Amino acid sequence: MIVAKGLRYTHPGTPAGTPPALDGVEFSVPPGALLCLCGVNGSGKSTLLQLLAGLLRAEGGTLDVAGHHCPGAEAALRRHAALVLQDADMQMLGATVAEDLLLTAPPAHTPQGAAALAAAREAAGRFGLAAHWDSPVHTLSYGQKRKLCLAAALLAAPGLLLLDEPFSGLDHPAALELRDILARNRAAGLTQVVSVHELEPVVDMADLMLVLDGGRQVLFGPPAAVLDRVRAHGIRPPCSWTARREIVPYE
Ligand SMILES: Nc1ncnc2c1ncn2[C@@H]1O[C@H](COP(=O)(O)OP(=O)(O)OP(=O)(O)O)[C@@H](O)[C@H]1O
Repeated sequence: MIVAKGLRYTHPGTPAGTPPALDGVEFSVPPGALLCLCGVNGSGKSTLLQLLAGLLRAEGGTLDVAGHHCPGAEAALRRHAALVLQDADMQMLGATVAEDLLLTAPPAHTPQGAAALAAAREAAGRFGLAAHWDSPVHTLSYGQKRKLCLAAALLAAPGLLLLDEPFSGLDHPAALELRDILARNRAAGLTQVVSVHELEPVVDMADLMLVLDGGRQVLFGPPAAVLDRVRAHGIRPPCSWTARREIVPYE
């Protein structure tokens, strides 16, 4: 369960007189739900994801994620949540796919290390990276790098998965694969927050939508309850909604 109350955050170095990056953000998400977070560039999506990941500490308000009360429990929240950044190059730390997937694994000669290696190999296979196991990460394609980051995040078995613009730059087959992964996570009961500019690839899977505009929360609720009002905040409603006020499956 995520419960945010009156969240406010200003990035260090923000010029005086500039509004906070986030202000008055207040929502709750039940366990296992998928929250679609949207807003135009600079609306505060990444800032909110960083608060939810425990990477930033709110300057106002409170955030409770699965019993981790913030401000205060950011370190525990960092262990609970996994954030997959928009820019995979900022996230990959291993020199090769194998190294990246085994960064936090116990030594290979221990039983735990052997189990971690098996899990990493299984994840590489599931994410279409088996053939790239020993490839240097810089040789991966854009989509493969993003899959590697997602695979590494899921290997940590997070209680909350945060994805920053996961669909941007993906071709159609890769977007379908990502949807499949989101659906499997959902079936497994994982709580997910997915930020997007374009609603189309995720809105049919979303339980809730949160729209930010200029750092303020302007809309929150089930998609059908908010889609009539998203255009005023720079978000294009799905075509099926514009045509028939319906949310249809993506494929
Ligand atoms: N590290 C930072 N230092 C100073 N200001 C920042 C920092 N990160 C973000 N901001 C500012 O905070 C505001 C919200 O930015 P944020 O990145 O959260 O928006 P966003 O909705 O994720 O944007 P985008 O869709 O472009 O990724 C913007 O005005 C941005 O300039």
